[in-house]
Amino acid sequence: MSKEDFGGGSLLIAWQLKGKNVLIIGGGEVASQRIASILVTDAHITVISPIEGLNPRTKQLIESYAHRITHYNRVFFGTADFEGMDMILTALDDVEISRAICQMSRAAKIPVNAADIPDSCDFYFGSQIRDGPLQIMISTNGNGPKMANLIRRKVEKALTGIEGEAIAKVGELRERLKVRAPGVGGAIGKRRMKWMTNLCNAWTLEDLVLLDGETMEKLLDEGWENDCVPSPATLGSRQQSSINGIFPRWGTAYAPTIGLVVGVLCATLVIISKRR
Ligand SMILES: C[C@@]1(CC(=O)O)c2cc3[nH]c(cc4nc(cc5[nH]c(cc(n2)[C@H]1CCC(=O)O)[C@@](C)(CC(=O)O)[C@@H]5CCC(=O)O)C(CC(=O)O)=C4CCC(=O)O)c(CCC(=O)O)c3CC(=O)O
Ligand SMILES: NC(=O)C1=CN([C@@H]2O[C@H](COP(=O)(O)OP(=O)(O)OC[C@H]3O[C@@H](n4cnc5c(N)ncnc54)[C@H](O)[C@@H]3O)[C@@H](O)[C@H]2O)C=CC1
Repeated sequence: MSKEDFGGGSLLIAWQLKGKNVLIIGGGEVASQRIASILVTDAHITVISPIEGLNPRTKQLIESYAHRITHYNRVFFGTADFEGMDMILTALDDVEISRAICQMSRAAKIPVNAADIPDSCDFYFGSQIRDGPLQIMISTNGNGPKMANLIRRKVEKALTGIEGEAIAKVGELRERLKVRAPGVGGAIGKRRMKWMTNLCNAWTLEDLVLLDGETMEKLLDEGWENDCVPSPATLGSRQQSSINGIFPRWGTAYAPTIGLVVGVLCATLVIISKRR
C-alpha cells in the first residue's frame, strides 16, 4: 500500500454481536436480508413493522426463530424503541422516517445503517461469502452494490469449498495448543505464533481437513514439543498426503470416486482380455 492509498475507504471489521440487541425497523425484502445477516451473529433481534408490511421471508424468519426475534406489530414510536439497543437498522419505504431515525440514533450514540440513505450510515453491509468460520465480505464502499454481488460470484468460484473445514481444524488445533502451552503474550506467545505460522505454511488445506483429535495431539507431541513441523505423512493413516500431492484441489472430495472408476475400468479390461 503506497502512502497515497490512505483515506477514502472504510474499516473492514468482524463485529462481534453475540448477546447484543439489534433493532430492525421495517419488515420488507431488505429487512429479511438484514435478519438473515444478523441471525448468523447470535444477536437478539427486534423487528418493528406493521404485520401487513412483512414480506413472506421476513414472516417465515420471525416464525422460525421466535426465540431469537421479537416482532412488534406496529410502526416505529420514537426513541423509546431504542432502549437497550446496540445497533439500529432501517429498511423502510419512507425516506423521511429513515432520515429521522438516523438522527435520533446518532444523538443516542447507537450505530445505525439506513438501507436507503448511504450518507447517513455509520456502516454499510457487503456481499458475503460464508463457509463455517470463513467470512469474506466484498464491499464497493457504496459505489456499486450489484458489482459487489458479481465479484462475490467470482470469488466463490475461486474457492475450493474446503477452506471453512480446514480453518475450523486450525481453530481446534490452536485451542489445544493454548491448553498445552498456556499464557498470553511474551516468549510463549511468540513461540506459539511462529509454530502455527510454520504449520499453516507447510500443510495444505486437504492435509488440515483430515486432522482429527488424536492426530492433533500427535502433531503437538511430535511437532510442538520438538519445535518442528512434521509432514502430514509421518503422522498416521488418515493423513494421505500422496493423494493430495496428485490431486491437490479435489483429492479429498473425489479420490473415492476416482478409485471406483479406475477399479471398474481394470475389471472391464480383465473381462475383455479373458473373452479373447
Ligand atoms: C450503501 C449500501 C447501504 C447498505 O445497505 O448497507 C447500499 C445501498 C443501496 N443499495 C441499493 C440497491 C441495490 N442493492 C443491491 C444489493 C445489495 N446491496 C448491498 C449493500 C449496500 N447497498 C450498501 C453498499 C454496499 C457496497 O457498496 O458494496 C449488498 C452488497 C449487501 C446487503 O444489502 O446485505 C447487497 C448484495 C448482496 C449480494 O447479492 O451478495 C442491489 C442488487 C440486488 O438487489 O441484486 C441493488 C440494485 C442495483 C444497484 O443499485 O446496484 C440502493 C438503491 C439505489 C437506487 O435507488 O438507485 C441503495 C441506496 C443508495 O445507493 O442510494
Ligand atoms: N441497501 C440495500 O441493499 C437496498 C436498499 N433498498 C432500499 O431499502 C428500502 C426498503 O426496501 P424494501 O425492503 O424492498 O421495501 P419494502 O416496501 O418491501 O418494505 C418496507 C417496510 O417498511 C415498513 N414500514 C413502513 N413504515 C414504517 C414505520 N413507520 N415503522 C415501521 N415499519 C414501517 C413496512 O411495513 C415494510 O415492511 C427502500 O427504500 C429501497 O430503496 C432497496 C434495495 C436494496
